[in-house]
Amino acid sequence: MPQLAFANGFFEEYERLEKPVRRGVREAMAKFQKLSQAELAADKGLRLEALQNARDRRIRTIRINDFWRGVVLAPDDGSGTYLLLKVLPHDKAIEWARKRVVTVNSVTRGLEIRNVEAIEQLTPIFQQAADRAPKLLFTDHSDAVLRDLGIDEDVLPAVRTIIDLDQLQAFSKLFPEDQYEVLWWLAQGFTPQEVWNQVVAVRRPADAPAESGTEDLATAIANTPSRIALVSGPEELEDILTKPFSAWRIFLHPSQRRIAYKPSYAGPAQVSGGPGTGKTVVALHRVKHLLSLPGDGRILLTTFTNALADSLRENLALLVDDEQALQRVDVTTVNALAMQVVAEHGPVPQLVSENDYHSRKRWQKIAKSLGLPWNEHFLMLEYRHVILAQGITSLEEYLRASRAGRGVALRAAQREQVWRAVAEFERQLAADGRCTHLQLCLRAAELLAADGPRYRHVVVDEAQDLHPAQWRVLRNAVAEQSDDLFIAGDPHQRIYDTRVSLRSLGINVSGRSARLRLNYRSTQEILTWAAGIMTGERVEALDEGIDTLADYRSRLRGSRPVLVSAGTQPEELDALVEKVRQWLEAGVEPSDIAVAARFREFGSRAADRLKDAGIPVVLLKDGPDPSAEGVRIATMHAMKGLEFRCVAVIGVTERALPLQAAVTPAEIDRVQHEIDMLAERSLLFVACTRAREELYVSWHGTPSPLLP
Ligand SMILES: Nc1ncnc2c1ncn2[C@@H]1O[C@H](COP(=O)(O)OP(=O)(O)OP(=O)(O)O)[C@@H](O)[C@H]1O
Repeated sequence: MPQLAFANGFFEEYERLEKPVRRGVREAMAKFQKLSQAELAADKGLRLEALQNARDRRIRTIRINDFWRGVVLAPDDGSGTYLLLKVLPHDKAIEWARKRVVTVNSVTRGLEIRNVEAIEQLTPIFQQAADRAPKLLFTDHSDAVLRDLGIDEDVLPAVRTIIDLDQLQAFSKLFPEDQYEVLWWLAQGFTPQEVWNQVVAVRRPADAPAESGTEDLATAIANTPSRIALVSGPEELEDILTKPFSAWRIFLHPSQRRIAYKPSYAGPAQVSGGPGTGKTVVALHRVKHLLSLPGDGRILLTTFTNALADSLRENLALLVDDEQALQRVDVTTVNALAMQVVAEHGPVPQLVSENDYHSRKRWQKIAKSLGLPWNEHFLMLEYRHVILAQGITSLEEYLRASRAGRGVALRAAQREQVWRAVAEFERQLAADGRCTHLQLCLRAAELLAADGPRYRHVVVDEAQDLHPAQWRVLRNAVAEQSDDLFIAGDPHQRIYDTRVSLRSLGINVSGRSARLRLNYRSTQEILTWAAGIMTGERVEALDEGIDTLADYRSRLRGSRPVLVSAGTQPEELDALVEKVRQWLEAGVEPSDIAVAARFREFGSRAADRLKDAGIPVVLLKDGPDPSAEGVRIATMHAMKGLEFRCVAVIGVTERALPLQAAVTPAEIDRVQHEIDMLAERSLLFVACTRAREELYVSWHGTPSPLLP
């Protein structure tokens, strides 16, 4: 029986097709699973036809209905796999099919499609400009180097006419895909060795025969999982053609696939990468892989907020069909897990935050009553970043504890004074029947240590903001063994005040750490501008060393971010209403637009103005149903992990960013001051990198000094 595969280009049109046409596609595809090759060729309804004057003689069209045709690559080497390339209206399908040639890349051994006719037509035109150009884009790379990276003899002449990145991008839909990606990374300034490692080696099968051109079509298709989905049976066919299509479910970049589907890691593993590089996608696929391993141990998939946990749960259900397997996965925040563990052993005290207004007041009173020389801010920091971070429970432990990374030294006598304040703070909370979230985490970690681990695997997303007390919960929730912890995070997106050494918590990812570089979300214009917010900052990696955005790129292009300076707040909101209206008029769904503000109050004001202008709004803090109509309004903190087609970041003023109240004064703790300032910068960076297509940033009065 023949096999069936779909190229990614097919889905671009399929999603837009009317229902009856889709039905036609499903019926046609079902025949490829039922009929033999001879029966397919003879089928009257399908009309599997060769084309006259086709550049690739294996290309066929099939009939979907009177107006629509599919374009199929038919195997001519006995390998039996048919590849559906496109579905288009009749004439367009014929034209598309005639110009295409499908080949096997000499080094990646993947299947590539090129528009051979357009390349031939464009090359002489570009050549004229190239003859006059002072320098060509690939002058520094010899033919031999390019050939070693898989550029073939038919593409090479065109490559030698390219002057700049824009011209290269004119070939983006025309060149064979792997070859285009090689050229694109070279054009971004990466060395041939780096490109080999990032683009070629990750694709090339380990067992590829030395000589290229020896594999059959089915093997080349199997070598191309980043662009071709091979269908294993009728159920999978139904799944692909009936569920809403999301590329991330099927087509992982080879660098993503290599991380997510590595058979096993000997211990904790980590994936990092800038915003939108697919860390969450990789974490979800890792869960899918872990579910496929022998054994029936439970899996914890965890993240920072309830909203993100909800979205992980929904997406995991899209990725994993098997209900029974899904039952093995708990998707929850670390705090919720801690609460559950503590609740299993007795009543849970009422939870408070250790750095909110009431706690600050409490610290203030304690400092005063004990006559301490430190203010509430200092005590709160010491409690959070030394005592809770290290799980210290006695004065003796505190006297011995390392305070590395704190900006102010404390002698033994001073530590005794601080400890008195801490003991009093905890005594008062306990007397009120309360405890802080982090105290609860430490309690849960202790209980887990006593009860023993309850998960076989733990997968963590948005790991950069977890506090050491939360890490202790995770460390104790899973035994130290292979594939225990899989951690996804981006140090550039740390928006809270914690900094963690994973190693000191018994989580050693060395040798099991990978970075993603390609952004799938935002345009390069948005990235370049947003990366400017972080330029010059030293950002510590999750494990050790320094994290960088230097090699972080997007292949998407679009318009530059729009920056609007208003004189007054009402004028700023008028401009916002105008912008949102433009987006809506351009056909953007309200739910694909988000407005982010530093302060909840300014967000509410923006929401009121939009409502007054007749534009529906939804507050993200209300946890709206994803289908609820309305422009999303959120604080910048709540934008973590989300994405929208259009994003307006408003109120980016000197007063809001950095926000004085959120930054430890340098005279209290210089080191913490720097950490907090960086968190403010990251907050703006996070808000801006949520935009897929358009970013709009506005302020009134003096703009924030954090703007690039
Ligand atoms: N292989 C892929 N194919 C298509 N789309 C992808 C792929 N990988 C990621 N994406 C898309 O890119 C966007 C960003 O992915 P994701 O949220 O996983 O990134 P992230 O690194 O976790 O981002 P952030 O750190 O900013 O939260 C999503 O829309 C996702 O569907």
